[in-house]
Amino acid sequence: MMYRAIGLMSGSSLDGLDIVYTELDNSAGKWSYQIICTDCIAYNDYWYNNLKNALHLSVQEYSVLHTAYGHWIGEQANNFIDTNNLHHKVQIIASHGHTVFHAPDNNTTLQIGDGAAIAAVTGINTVSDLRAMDLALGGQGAPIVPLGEKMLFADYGFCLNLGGIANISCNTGQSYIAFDVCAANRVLNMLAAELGKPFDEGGALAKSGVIDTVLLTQLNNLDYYKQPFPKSLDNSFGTDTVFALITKQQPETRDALRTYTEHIVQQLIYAINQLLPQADKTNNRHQQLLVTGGGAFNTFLIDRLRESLGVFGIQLVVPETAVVANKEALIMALLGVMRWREENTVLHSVTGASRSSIGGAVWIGQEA
Ligand SMILES: Nc1ncnc2c1ncn2[C@@H]1O[C@H](COP(=O)(O)OP(=O)(O)OP(=O)(O)O)[C@@H](O)[C@H]1O
Ligand SMILES: CC(=O)N[C@H]1[C@@H]2OC[C@@H](O2)[C@@H](O)[C@@H]1O[C@H](C)C(=O)O
Repeated sequence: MMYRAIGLMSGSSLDGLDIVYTELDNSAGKWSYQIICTDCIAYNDYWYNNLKNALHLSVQEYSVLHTAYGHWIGEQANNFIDTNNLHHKVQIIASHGHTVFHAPDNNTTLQIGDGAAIAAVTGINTVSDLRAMDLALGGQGAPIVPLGEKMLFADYGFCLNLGGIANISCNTGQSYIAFDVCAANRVLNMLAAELGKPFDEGGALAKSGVIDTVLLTQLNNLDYYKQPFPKSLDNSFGTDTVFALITKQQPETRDALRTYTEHIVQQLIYAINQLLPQADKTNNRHQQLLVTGGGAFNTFLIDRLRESLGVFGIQLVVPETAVVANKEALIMALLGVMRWREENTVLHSVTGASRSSIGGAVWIGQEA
């Protein structure tokens, strides 16, 4: 059976809304995908500031923004459908929304962007709130992408996404284990902003700095890294805890970028060390690590990571750009399809929930 789906993802870097139209096929007994077209709608100042500050709104203001942002997402989906001639093709939309608050210790998470509004604006059945059921079952509600990695990227022993937050998954053969490793691009971007840049192109600024060993040790000593997985991060870890620590030390910005890049690499190696004993060693897939997310374009970070992975005999694979930039949105589309089929969307082996679950609210877009 072939499913034609749109996946919509607003990641923690707040760079924009990623849109993917994909054709997902399970007729050969396993899932395969084709990415037909993609877009990233960059946030203007209005959406950037509103989404960034949404946590501090009153309940009334939040509710208005939730609806308005849902309508805006629906309009972006309609424009995308127009531009790419997808009329009467798209069967389902899955929208992650934008994470405003994530507190798994209190069994709660909050993604803004009303799924009902998206269904109303597009007239297409829409799945939203993909994390809620897992949290209700005592899980972290994140990462949820590993189910898609199991369906679409099982040839890789490890999948790493270098987004605003870096997260890694490991194929154990039977199932998946995964967790958020550390804040990544969001912190690098905050540092690059000190030099008037949206991000550190290719990691060139970081490359020109020197490592501040005192700061590096302080970063590596943060409590989160000592916690066992399952575990996941709220954005505030990067913006408040990590950034506050860096600011206190007052390094020169290039040195801070260099130090933080090294910190990301060291935490990724530490994470791989933790996961490796459970990795599936058949077919040598534990020696293949797929890297996606905007950080895969940071050549300095990738070079440092590749060097460090050499010790483990692990090969770092950067796939085609469409996958690097859109894997999360692609997998949201798949999760929407799985929800529609009433099949699991979240793996409890990853999140620690009492069971795997069929997550997501379904909003019927068509008239009865
Ligand atoms: N050429 C480049 N050089 C360096 N960094 C880059 C480059 N291109 C993109 N990036 C980084 O990638 C970021 C975007 O990454 P991405 O879209 O994967 O994050 P996200 O999806 O918002 O995050 P998350 O996966 O945590 O939700 C940019 O903000 C920038 O920091
Ligand atoms: C709560 C939340 O939105 N978490 C995001 C965030 O961004 C990256 C990382 O932290 C990951 O755990 C998750 O997103 C991806 C899509 C996931 O759930 O797999």
